[in-house]
Amino acid sequence: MLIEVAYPRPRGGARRIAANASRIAYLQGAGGRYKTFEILSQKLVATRVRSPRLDVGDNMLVVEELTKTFGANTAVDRVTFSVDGPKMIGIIGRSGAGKSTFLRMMNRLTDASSGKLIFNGRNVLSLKGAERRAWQSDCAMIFQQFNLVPRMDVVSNVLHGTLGRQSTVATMFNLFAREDIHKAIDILERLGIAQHAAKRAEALSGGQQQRVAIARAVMQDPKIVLADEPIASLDPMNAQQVMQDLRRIHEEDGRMVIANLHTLDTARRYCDRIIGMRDGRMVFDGTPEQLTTGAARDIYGAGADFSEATTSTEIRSHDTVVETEIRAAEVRV
Ligand SMILES: Nc1ncnc2c1ncn2[C@@H]1O[C@H](COP(=O)(O)OP(=O)(O)OP(=O)(O)O)[C@@H](O)[C@H]1O
Repeated sequence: MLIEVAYPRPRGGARRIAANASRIAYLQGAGGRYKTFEILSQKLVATRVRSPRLDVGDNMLVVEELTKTFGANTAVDRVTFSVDGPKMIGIIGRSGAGKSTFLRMMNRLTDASSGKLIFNGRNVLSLKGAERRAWQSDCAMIFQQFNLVPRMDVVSNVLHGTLGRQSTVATMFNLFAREDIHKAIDILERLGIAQHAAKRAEALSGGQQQRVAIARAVMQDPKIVLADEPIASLDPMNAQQVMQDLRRIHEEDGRMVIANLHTLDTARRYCDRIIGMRDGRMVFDGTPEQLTTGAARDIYGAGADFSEATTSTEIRSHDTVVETEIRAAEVRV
């Protein structure tokens, strides 16, 4: 069944259709004057295709002496590590440790001063033009402030994940292939937010917007997802949901996820491996079990009164919080 809705839509009409639809296909009419919502049968929902899991051997990252200087300031100092296969990696460290600069060098938003970044045998730091853009598409970025287009609806925001491989004309007129539209809806369904498909991004909560940003990243079909403080602006409940989504796209699709995180418990809970940075240097590289309070104290350059409770996003009972604070106070005494 096809339903055409005038655009701009009449007082939430499209929203009502979206809310009632079992599944919505979303089409952009000529000149953007009409948007069409196609309500498909339950049968089609059941035959929805999952994106294929990437080949594990296809994800080998080697970072060699990677360095970035800003004048006299060395923001990232000879960082060296390798990752064999698609892991979920958390990068922790205090403000100014070089975490964002590292991620920005990875997807070539910032040029490195020296060093190598080799992915599947290719030094991505030397890529230029179309090859560089292709790498940026393989390496999706998620930001603390979501970076959605606020007045644009959710599906169009997700479809923007395809812009790297669209023609200029298609990009100018916001024209998207029908299969891409279906794929965008599939991704939203998979993340459990398809009911918001027709809403403007600005109408969603912070947590929902970040999940749309994750959907947009998945739309790019990247090998690596880089997340720069993805939960720093969210309350604990939404933070957990966003971390679960990142873990899912890592586990189910086989994508490597590298996330800058400001809370230790989140890094321990969701990551396979944790890298600690301090003053641009990599000072820790280990498993969640190896990240003891002592190790964390070294990474943060904190004294004996360092309390993990201050970096926690866990949803805990009042008693647990009080108990942790008492223990922290005992350490101080
Ligand atoms: N564009 C820039 N120009 C000059 N200095 C910069 C620039 N970007 C970052 N820096 C400096 O590089 C260092 C590392 O900054 P970066 O943002 O990477 O740290 P961070 O660990 O991500 O911190 P935060 O968690 O606060 O974002 C800091 O001293 C910062 O001032």
